[in-house]
Amino acid sequence: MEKVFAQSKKFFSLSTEEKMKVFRDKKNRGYTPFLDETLDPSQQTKGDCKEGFYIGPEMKEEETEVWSPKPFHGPNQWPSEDLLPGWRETMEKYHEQVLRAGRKIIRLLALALNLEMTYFEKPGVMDSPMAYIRLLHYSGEVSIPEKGIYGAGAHSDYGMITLLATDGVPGLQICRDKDASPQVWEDVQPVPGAFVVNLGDMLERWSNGLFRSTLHRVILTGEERYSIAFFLDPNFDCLVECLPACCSLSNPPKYPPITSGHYLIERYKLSYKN
Ligand SMILES: O=C(O)CCC(=O)C(=O)O
Ligand SMILES: [Fe+2]
Repeated sequence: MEKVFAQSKKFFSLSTEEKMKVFRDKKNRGYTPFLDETLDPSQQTKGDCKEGFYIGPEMKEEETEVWSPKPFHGPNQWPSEDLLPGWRETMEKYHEQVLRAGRKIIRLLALALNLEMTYFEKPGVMDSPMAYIRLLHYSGEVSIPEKGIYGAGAHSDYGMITLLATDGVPGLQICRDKDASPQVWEDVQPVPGAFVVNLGDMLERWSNGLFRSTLHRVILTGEERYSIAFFLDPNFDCLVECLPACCSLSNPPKYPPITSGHYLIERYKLSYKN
């Protein structure tokens, strides 16, 4: 984990010109500059005070034909090996390891929903997940919520689960009851060596609200901050619809079925300028 953070810092300390060479492409891989994303347009007066870098599953040669027309599926972008030796190798290794950890948590979620342990690993469900690392770097400015300035605006993650590693600098807050008014925000204390696991909106939809996605935001205190999110989401074509065990005549499905890919596209459209 230390190595991943060290490499992440090295990337973000490159010149803007270098970083823009790997600007986020149409498959959503690569660099996202400061203010590029606005996670809570209803409250924010400017974009999130963070820059980021997306890394997803690498497209294998033999899959090119099948995957390449699909949004989110494609090869990664990498900074040059001369500039950042070992960077790609570190990130690929981390992707493999964090995906393994994520799969274990998903098994536990299946058991908690009284499903067979491997329910979500079945073909067409999450056997070929959209699994993205996102390196993040927050600026050293101070967030002013009254003025709509946030490190990351309030949001819940879009997919199944997120495994979030932070560098120990505070800033992450959660709201336990997203329907409360006014909302109550609590600091999440960094725990060395541990991930914060956020439940996402697709899990909420699948479980008909039994599992609630976690509303969270980042409030900056003037100290630079680094974090690394890993978003683990169902296959692009997986239809996310209320699980039979989570609904009944008296508790009908609260959300219409939607494919994972289309849901993600809609959510990204709302938070990115292009
Ligand atoms: O940096 C953090 O602690 C939170 C990041 C986050 O919420 C996200 O990228 O979705
Ligand atoms: Fe998030």
